[in-house]
Amino acid sequence: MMDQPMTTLGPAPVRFEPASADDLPTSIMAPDGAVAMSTHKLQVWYGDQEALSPTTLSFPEHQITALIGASGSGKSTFLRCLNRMNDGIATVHGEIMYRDTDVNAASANVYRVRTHIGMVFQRPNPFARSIRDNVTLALREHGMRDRQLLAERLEQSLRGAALWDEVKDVLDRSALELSGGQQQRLCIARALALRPDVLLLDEPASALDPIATLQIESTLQELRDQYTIIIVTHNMEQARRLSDNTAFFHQGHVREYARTADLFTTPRVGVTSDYIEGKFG
Ligand SMILES: Nc1ncnc2c1ncn2[C@@H]1O[C@H](COP(=O)(O)OP(=O)(O)OP(=O)(O)O)[C@@H](O)[C@H]1O
Repeated sequence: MMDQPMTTLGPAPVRFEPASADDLPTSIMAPDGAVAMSTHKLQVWYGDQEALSPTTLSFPEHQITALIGASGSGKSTFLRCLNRMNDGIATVHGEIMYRDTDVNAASANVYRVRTHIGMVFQRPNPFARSIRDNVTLALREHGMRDRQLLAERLEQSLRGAALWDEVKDVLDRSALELSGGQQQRLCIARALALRPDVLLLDEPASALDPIATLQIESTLQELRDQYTIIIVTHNMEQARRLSDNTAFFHQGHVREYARTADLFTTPRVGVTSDYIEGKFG
């Protein structure tokens, strides 16, 4: 894992307080109590339109957390804040704690934040370059020159994304010749190359067929031991199959946050129950 400091400020404490509107748990702990990331009263506006009400959530280390909810409920807005992808687009207030550092602080080094907290988007977006370049470009930009090290990191990242066996003999072929599912796994490999701690995925399988979707899911299952994964999905079966925890977003609020098995079998809030029963969304 990369260990450079992200900010010149001293560490800020992680604090957990009840969400403003709900008395529901906002903190789910890993068995050893480790939390990879948390937000504290994270609030977002597009212009004068509030898209996310103050949201306090914590994400246990080495678990998969799904963010579900109807279209426009604020899931992507929340996710994109976690590695500062909303900079210049939205006004974001509140704390985003990662390793005792508030990555939402003005002093945080955004470039470095994104090496620790990687992102994979809805549509596969490989560069129009070779498979090799897609994975190694950012490493070279970070100053890695040693060919042997680059080759090792390339293989590790492609193995991590469960793509190595399919591409190891065609590494210099254009990434655009890969299937959609392979391109998305390449994008995961590209994110893994920087050795992040946290992987954010915004509906990574929504553009893929069912087989490619299952491959992405099994890849994420394999990655769970080493990474903390936060995934936005519209696919409730996917959330059930894949995730340890689920947060349900509704009209810019997190209305329920629970272990996935509990949320889907015994939701505590009526609107969650209506959503998972398909009554809206
Ligand atoms: N760049 C933007 N500019 C203005 N408003 C935006 C922008 N992005 C999102 N919004 C608005 O913020 C609200 C939350 O949108 P967001 O995309 O976070 O929802 P979502 O739950 O991820 O929806 P979907 O599942 O359709 O992606 C919506 O009302 C949306 O129209």
